[in-house]
Amino acid sequence: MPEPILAVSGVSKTYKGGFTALHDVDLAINKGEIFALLGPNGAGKTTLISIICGIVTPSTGTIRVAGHDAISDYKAARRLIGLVPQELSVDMFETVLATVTFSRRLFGRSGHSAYIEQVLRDLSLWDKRNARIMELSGGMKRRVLIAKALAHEPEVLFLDEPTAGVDVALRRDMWKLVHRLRERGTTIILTTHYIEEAEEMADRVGVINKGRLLLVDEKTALMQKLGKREFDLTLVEPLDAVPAGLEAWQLSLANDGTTLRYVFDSTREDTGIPSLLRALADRHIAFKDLETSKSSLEDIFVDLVGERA
Ligand SMILES: Nc1ncnc2c1ncn2[C@@H]1O[C@H](COP(=O)(O)OP(=O)(O)OP(=O)(O)O)[C@@H](O)[C@H]1O
Repeated sequence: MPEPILAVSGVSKTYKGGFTALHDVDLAINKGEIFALLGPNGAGKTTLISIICGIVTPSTGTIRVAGHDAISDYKAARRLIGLVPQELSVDMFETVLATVTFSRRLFGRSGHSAYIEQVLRDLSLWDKRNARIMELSGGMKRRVLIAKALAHEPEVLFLDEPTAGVDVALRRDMWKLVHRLRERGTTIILTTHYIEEAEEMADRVGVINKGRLLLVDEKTALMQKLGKREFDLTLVEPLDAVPAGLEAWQLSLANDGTTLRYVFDSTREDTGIPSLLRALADRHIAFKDLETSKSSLEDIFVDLVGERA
């Protein structure tokens, strides 16, 4: 096995006030993978990223980036990392090009104009290169943050909630960009609340809650575990009980008998829905509406930790 590009071991963080935001986290990220860290508000995602990027000091544990210790060999480790923060942290009066070039020089790299041009073109910012940041839309400002993080050609890119509060078009663009970066060999670690985002982008997913990394798994394996969906039929006539003969689907009634609910595994070829609809038709059970919903992150946490997040 090659050495992971990022190795986090035994990392805990207790903030000054005494609050422990991370408990003994171990995590190994392989070169070139896209890793999604999934967790609710306050789970410890930003704390973990901040520790890896040297912004916050861990209380215990070690971090190695491509073999460099992130504390004793901070400069070498940090040079390999690009961080796209959640919040805007740019000089509003600077132009896009100057801001991004400055970020590159901060890491001791020369002003390599062809590389920066490519980054700005990839992010659809080239036409705006001479605009001041204050003249850009919110979505464009987010793109500038990404361009800044990529300016010094990092090997590992951290995206902290890349699509929180952005519109669907920008979200899709971000996903495309992430895939393009991966094709070039960049390792990407993103934090998110959204299962869809992890589903769309990640090779592996880690679930974090209350400062503990609960599991790390291949996305496909995790999605199978998370693949439960609810199929709700709104009935024309309410029922007192689930009719006999429908036991195979393990149905339940909700909303005073007006909703017939079927929980199914969306990852299976045969979801059981067509046969259920036929069985209902045979029994003359009429419905006026139907709806399917994914299990929410909240449900997954209930499954994982046995309590509400
Ligand atoms: N500087 C700090 N001092 C004290 N507590 C902090 C500090 N920064 C974060 N915390 C606490 O640590 C916990 C984890 O916060 P963190 O920002 O890492 O969560 P997160 O998973 O990134 O959440 P979100 O999804 O809301 O961004 C929270 O309870 C937060 O209040």
